[in-house]
Amino acid sequence: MLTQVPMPVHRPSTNGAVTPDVAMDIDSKAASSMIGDVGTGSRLQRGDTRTAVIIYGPGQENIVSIFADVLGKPFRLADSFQGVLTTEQELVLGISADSARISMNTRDRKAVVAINAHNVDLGMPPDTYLSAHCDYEFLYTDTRFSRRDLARFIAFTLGQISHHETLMAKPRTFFISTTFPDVRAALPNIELLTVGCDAVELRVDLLKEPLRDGAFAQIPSLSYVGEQIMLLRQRTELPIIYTTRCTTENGRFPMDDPNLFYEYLYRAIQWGVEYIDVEVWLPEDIRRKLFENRGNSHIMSAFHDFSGTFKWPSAYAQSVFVESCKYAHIVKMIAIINDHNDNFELEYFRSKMRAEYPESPPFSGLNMGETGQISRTFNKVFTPITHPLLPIIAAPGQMSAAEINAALASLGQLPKSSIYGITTSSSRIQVPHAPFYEKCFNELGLPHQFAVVERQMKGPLSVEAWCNQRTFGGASLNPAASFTSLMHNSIFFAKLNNGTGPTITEAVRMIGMVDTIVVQPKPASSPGSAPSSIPSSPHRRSESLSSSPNNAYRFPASSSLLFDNASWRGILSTLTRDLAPSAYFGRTAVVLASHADDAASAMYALKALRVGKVYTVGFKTPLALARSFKVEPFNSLESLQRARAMGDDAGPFVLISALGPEKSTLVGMLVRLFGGARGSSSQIRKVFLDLADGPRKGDPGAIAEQCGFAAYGVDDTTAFTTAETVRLLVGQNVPYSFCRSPIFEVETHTLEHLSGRHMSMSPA
Ligand SMILES: O=C1C[C@@](O)(C(=O)O)C[C@@H](O)[C@@H]1O
Repeated sequence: MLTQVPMPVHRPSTNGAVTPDVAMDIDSKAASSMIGDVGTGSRLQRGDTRTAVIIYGPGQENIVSIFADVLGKPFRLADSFQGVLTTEQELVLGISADSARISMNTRDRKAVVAINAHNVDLGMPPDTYLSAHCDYEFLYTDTRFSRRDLARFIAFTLGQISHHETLMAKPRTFFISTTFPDVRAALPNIELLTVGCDAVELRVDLLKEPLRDGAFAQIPSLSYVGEQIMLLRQRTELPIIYTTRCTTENGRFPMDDPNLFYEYLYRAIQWGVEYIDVEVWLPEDIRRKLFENRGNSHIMSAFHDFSGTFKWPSAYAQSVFVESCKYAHIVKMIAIINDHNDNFELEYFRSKMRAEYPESPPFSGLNMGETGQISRTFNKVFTPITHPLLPIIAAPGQMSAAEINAALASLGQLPKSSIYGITTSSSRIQVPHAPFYEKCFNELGLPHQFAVVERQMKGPLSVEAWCNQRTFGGASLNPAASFTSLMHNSIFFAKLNNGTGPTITEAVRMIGMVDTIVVQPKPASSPGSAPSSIPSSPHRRSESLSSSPNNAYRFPASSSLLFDNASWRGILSTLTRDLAPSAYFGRTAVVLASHADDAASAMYALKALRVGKVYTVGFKTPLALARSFKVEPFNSLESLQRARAMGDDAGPFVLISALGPEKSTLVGMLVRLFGGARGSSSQIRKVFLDLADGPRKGDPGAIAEQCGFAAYGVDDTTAFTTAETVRLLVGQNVPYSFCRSPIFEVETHTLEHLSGRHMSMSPA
């Protein structure tokens, strides 16, 4: 029988070949300065600082330069692993597969991380020796999707990003259990399928690999699975959960050889899959080995009981929990139940485990079948969901995100609220987009309403008036408002939190600009939380957006507000879409803006990326941000020439313009100037981001591309910012591509125009 065990000690992660103490050399200074959330909300770290050696196939040298580009480093081809030292770190090295096969085992694992890059178009599987002995394996195709996949793969495997902590801090997380025999069938609908999801599960055991004779393989080969993972990852930015569910737990993976599980699961670690589902029945040495060799992947321990006799209050249930904790970052326990009461027993189990094992990993506990469905609304950690577009549900009783949210709404757990896009008369054609939000709410089964409204400085149409409503559910401000202007003369904001004012994030403190207002429960510890107006009640929160003014409808005293800034995250995500965060580390940037407020979000994003120096043009850097890096204003032609003459290390690597479209000629000139900079090598591709919105003369982005920059525009940052805003306002994840889809761009403008969506209504 299972016995009481200590909770796992989370040591530095390694993967196979790497010795524990050097494995993921996470710089402690870096770890403590993790401030950024990238993309789906992952944190930035310095990560593994060993030299990346890319093993390339015949005629595939090009992949080495792409790795180097993603890492923002130059590259060199080498003959062998022998003699590769830590001093090479500033280079990416390439070694041909033939040479690597000979010298692989001689590599100094403290100095080198070996990545086997295999072009799937050349045939599968990759060289089996190299697959087995490399640290990581990157499978790619010659498509445009590969680059983004590579950026994510390398940032994750080198320990620069991690989604886990951010996901676990979310009040609720969902993952979709895809049940396709071939993920290709999911790809056309991947955006819709993943709205509201925090991760995507690939049920490896449900994949059906076609054989030449028309039959299907009993279990899909690693080669088939690798390709499926690659295809999925090329099309979603969400973390992947890799599951080989066994036959007695409603899966198809055979149980006679536990080593087969090790082989498949360890390979997923090498592929850089974020979450690895490890069943708790597997022999302990296999679970331990996987945990020790997990690289940067997180382990989800899984237990399913289909006997129909499982009891949550039993000693057995507790012992399973304790055993699961040994080698896991998340513990999942799921059982078939017969009695509705078992749902309440599960809730008791959940709180008992939290109380008795406070250090235990987050717990995902569910009951299966129709009787257990309510537990899927109670569970908050990685609740598995299905979608009407999936061929089958992955487990009895599974619900979609919309069904779960609808159930929560009917239980009073998700009160209907009014969410606003607060704009100004001068920014009518910009975001936010009411039909887009409505589409999100529909897809997600959220009861909220969204309206675009205009703000005025004071009076009944001021930001505070829109917020001071009983049904207020949050707002996106476009353009952003300065924190000082919002607080100026606002009795409502000043009185929040018993007179301490709204909570502000570090981003707002540094940037000074607020673009998102989030409703939060008032912290329990706040003194004197007696309501000063009628408290929020689920039944009372159902009035429509056009409720008439009435004091009784004022903002509930049990709630509070958080002022946040989503734009800087939009900028950060854009800058790291095709590049690893480390590409920016210690580098130099140029920021152009006509006012510090316009530049601040970009400056904060550069701080998160730990850029070393910023040249500024057209504004004075606020003191709070100026302390983050060296700042030098370009105030003369000489200073500009000096910067231009620098070599790769010190010369500008990234240019961000927050100037308006009317200044595009000037921006184009500067881009040209730095594009052809004297000291720069042709191997390092620089980055240009143009935040200007609206019609302009000349296109600095096109000029930048001609000059060899990777160029991004405001559409990219807007899509990422919108995804971030939805996440902040309603706690749900929407894919970047969903925010960039034509519906978002075309339909919204048309509909806004046709329906006069820019309402001139007044707050209740
Ligand atoms: O572990 C789980 C949970 C699940 O079994 C469910 O009950 O929803 C569905 C599986 O795909 C997943 O791996």
